Amino acid sequence: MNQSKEQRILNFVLQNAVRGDPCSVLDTIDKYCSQKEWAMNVGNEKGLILDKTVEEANPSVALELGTYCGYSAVRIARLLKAGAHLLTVEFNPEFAAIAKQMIEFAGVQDKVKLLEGPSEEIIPQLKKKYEVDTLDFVFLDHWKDRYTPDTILLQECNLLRKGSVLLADNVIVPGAPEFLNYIRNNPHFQCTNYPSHLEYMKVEDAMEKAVFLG
Ligand SMILES: Oc1cc(-c2ccc(F)cc2)cc2cccnc12
Ligand SMILES: [Mg+2]
Repeated sequence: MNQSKEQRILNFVLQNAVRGDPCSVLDTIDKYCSQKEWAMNVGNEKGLILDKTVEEANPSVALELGTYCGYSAVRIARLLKAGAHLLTVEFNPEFAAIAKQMIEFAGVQDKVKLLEGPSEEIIPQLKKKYEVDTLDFVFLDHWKDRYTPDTILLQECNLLRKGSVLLADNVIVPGAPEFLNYIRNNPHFQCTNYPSHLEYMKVEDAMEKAVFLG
């Protein structure tokens, strides 16, 4: 059975990156996906915006929606302080299996909990099943039509607190116009747009930060 692109990315990392070195894993994925096969990792340009947002938030508990191969989970986890952790949600079982191996190879498995399933099912379980009180940081990088309903669900489940930081990828490409309209017209959020480019391409994209005001 011929390999998936995601399996080829993982194999390239296992053969070329340094085990236990998150930066080498990120650089190796970026090398493969810029030179050999495009893939929907957040990439290094938008990754730097993600880094700065995570460092500023300095979260104890972070949530990622859309794990894919684990690139941004590794990116976020490498910045977390001692005792902090990332919960990352992936719907696709093949992607989840790849991400699990990527996260372990990078050596950040003690900071990351990979939850397999649809975000709309997992978000309501975070408090009781995953012992979350509130989320300090949320990275939205899954299917764009889920950004708004999942943001509403986070509020309904009382998972946001005054100062919780949301960061959304791809608000230009593939685009999340309905989410931008929702979040920018919502008095409970303070929004900032970060123009950038689609990963590994000269195509314009952007990230949107939204701080919950309580
Ligand atoms: O960063 C992303 C990029 C794309 C994407 C796919 C095909 C294109 F032609 C352009 C962009 C899809 C994503 C889906 C989920 C999370 N992130 C994505
Ligand atoms: Mg993305």
